[in-house]
Amino acid sequence: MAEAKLSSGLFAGTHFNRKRFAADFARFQECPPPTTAAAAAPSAPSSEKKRKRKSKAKAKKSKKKREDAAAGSDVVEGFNVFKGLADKKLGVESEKVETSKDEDEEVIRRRKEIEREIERAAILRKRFDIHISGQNVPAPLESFEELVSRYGCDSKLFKNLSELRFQEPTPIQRQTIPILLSGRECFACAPTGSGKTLAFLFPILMKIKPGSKGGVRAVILCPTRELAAQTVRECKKLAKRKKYYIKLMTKDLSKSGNFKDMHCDILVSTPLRLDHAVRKKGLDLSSVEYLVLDESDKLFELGFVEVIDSVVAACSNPSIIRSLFSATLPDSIEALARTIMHDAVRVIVGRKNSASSLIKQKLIFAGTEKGKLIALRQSFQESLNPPVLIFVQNKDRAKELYKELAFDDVRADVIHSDLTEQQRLDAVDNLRAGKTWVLIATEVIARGMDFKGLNCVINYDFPESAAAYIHRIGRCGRAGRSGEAITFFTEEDKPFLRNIANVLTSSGCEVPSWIMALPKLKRKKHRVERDPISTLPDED
Ligand SMILES: Nc1ncnc2c1ncn2[C@@H]1O[C@H](COP(=O)(O)OP(=O)(O)OP(=O)(O)O)[C@@H](O)[C@H]1O
Repeated sequence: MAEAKLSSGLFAGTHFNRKRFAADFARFQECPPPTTAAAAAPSAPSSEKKRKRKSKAKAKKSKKKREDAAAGSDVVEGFNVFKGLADKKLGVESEKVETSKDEDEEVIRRRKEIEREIERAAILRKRFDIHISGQNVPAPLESFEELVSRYGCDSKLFKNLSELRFQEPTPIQRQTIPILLSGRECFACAPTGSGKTLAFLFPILMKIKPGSKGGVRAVILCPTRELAAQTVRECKKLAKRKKYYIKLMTKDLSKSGNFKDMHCDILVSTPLRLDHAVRKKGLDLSSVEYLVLDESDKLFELGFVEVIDSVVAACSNPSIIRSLFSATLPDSIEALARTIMHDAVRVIVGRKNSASSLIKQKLIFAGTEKGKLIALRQSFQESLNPPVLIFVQNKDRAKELYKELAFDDVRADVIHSDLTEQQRLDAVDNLRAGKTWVLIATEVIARGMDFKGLNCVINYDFPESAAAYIHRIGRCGRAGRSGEAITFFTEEDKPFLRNIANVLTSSGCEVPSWIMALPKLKRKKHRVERDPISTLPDED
């Protein structure tokens, strides 16, 4: 019905007079319905004519085409139009070919560029003795300028580098800064005094916005208070002119801090203090974007593991970037750390767990405890090249040696865990300022402390492990300067001598062949009961 309506509507006003054309109409009615076969068969004679006509016309056309082609340009408009169209069509086709050719060339060009970049990165890594493992590791920095060109470093931050007279990045900085800036986690192991602090601080400063109110954005964990205080100082120097809130977790802050209202972008702490603040004072670490474990192997040592675990758990931001830095990274610690890290890149500068090649190392046989004191006095008489740092086994021995040296005309001081925080900081500052010539110390300042001008480290007491040795002697020979390390040993130390001798040989220092022939000790730690340090004759 709708169809009828539609057709009547369409034909409205048209009148077909069936009576007038009745005969014609009848003829049309008689015609069989046209089918393809029927259309061809009954009209065979006429179609034969048509076919002949068609082939004649075709022959004429092709003759004309040949003539036109021979004439060159004299073509009909229609043909020209089609030719144009054909050309256009052809153009699209050839454009397609061209485009895909261009695309291919672009892919090849890009691939070659990537290959060149990979090659350049490999050359740089070889040149700076950088060893990496991990997928798609960003190329090392060729210069600090690349922080601007590649990563858009803020001009004020960049200026701070030149004000600190840092002209070239150190090898560890060259590789770990791009890694952290590209949002990757990493384990980094590089010699003492090779600029690891800047390597983890600078990417943080570049990435987080200063003066945020959204909670702590970066946490740096250090094993000792002295190192934490030093890291805050370094961070403030690097962040000069920028309004970052950089905080040291002091004892007071940890115990009575109002963390809800605290403005803090970067927080530096020892593990226990931070853990206390989190568990007892409600410090929220859920917005932390960067977590650094400096001197990571020390942090993971027995006693700290649970605390570190709890801090790592409190930093619950799923997109957090964690990094581990140290001059020594035992395989066991690396394996442990891997369990909490995601797609981490491993970066080793030089040889893993080796001493800085800038330090001249010596082993001196002193026979007995008394022999050590004599040897020390003798070496002071021959050539005292202050400032000097002397390491002893514990705080009692530090006090004993301090008493002995007080008799001599040497400006000596002592640092150990019985002193107040301020006394400890003063002792470090006095050595740095040259007010003290000789500082007697326990392990508290063996790691991370930066005494730029320190000339000599004396291991009065044999270190308890190869790692302890590397960190102790690493207080000198920093930032490209040379240093000297003297290690006394007695009969009791002989079983552990070979372990330390290996560190000497791997950094190119000479060791008597009889020491190298000693058996290696399987035990990792060397702890010896020693006679007190005294010049007084024994009572028995
Ligand atoms: N690119 C640089 N150019 C020159 N000096 C630098 C550069 N980067 C850092 N330094 C300086 O090198 C010294 C050692 O740096 P840092 O304390 O970071 O060493 P480290 O590798 O952390 O040593 P450790 O393993 O003993 O902790 C510091 O005085 C620091 O200011």
